[in-house]
Amino acid sequence: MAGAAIEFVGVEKRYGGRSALAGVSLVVPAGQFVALVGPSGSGKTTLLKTVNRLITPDAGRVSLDGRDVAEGPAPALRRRIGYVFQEVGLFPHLSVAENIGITPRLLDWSAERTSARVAELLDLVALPPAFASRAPAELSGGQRQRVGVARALAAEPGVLLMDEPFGALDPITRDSLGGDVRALHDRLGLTTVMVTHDMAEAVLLADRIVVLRDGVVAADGAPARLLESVTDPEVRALIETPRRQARRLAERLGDGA
Ligand SMILES: Nc1ncnc2c1ncn2[C@@H]1O[C@H](COP(=O)(O)OP(=O)(O)OP(=O)(O)O)[C@@H](O)[C@H]1O
Repeated sequence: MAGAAIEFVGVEKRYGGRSALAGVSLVVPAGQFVALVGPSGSGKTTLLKTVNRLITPDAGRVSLDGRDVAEGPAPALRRRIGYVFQEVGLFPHLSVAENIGITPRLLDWSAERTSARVAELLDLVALPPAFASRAPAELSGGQRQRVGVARALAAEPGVLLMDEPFGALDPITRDSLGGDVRALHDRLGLTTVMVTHDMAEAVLLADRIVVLRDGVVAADGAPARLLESVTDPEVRALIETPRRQARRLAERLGDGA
């Protein structure tokens, strides 16, 4: 399935007296890879979870391909949306193949179709076929995260939501998995929204970066043009982090190193 457009219109969410989202409006065209960045507590996870209805806004609307996500049963909506988060959440007592096959089984796919899909997905996330029978505890963190991505894509969703998917991984695994996920996004024509703390990761992977701060959009644009409309010094400092790091690295490593 091709990606689906996501639209947020005036989305608000309050917890007690505190506003987690204070009126977010964004249109994510089908096929775009968006990174959602911002300080801790700025509302990134809350916004992401309004798409698959894990959180219901107090005001405003979220729609997928023009249809309000509040319409119809939540399980049907969630089958159209892959969801990957930092802790992966694999079932420890199920094998890798059974974990990946959870949604196909819920959809009553035949055993043959499910096992063919599992094999295809293992290949897609670059895990050897023999991993199918392993338990999650027998995998590294990066391998478990690959299984998490395979599981999220099992029912061919058009949308992939990722919440700090690489946060717990070492830098080399993080880099290679990030590149692989971006390649999958392109190959499958997905619409992807990824929450990350890492501005450099956002610059490297995303078509567009949206910066949230105190529950509102503080900056929004292609990585190279993100600074253009931003005057707030703290938001500018956040956006400039990768440039500062690159300059410091170049200084410490010496030119041409
Ligand atoms: N279930 C909840 N009950 C009360 N407050 C909540 C709840 N979930 C989130 N919040 C608050 O809402 C605000 C936004 O939280 P959210 O998790 O969306 O931020 P975030 O940008 O994803 O943060 P982080 O980068 O630390 O994960 C925070 O102030 C948080 O404390």
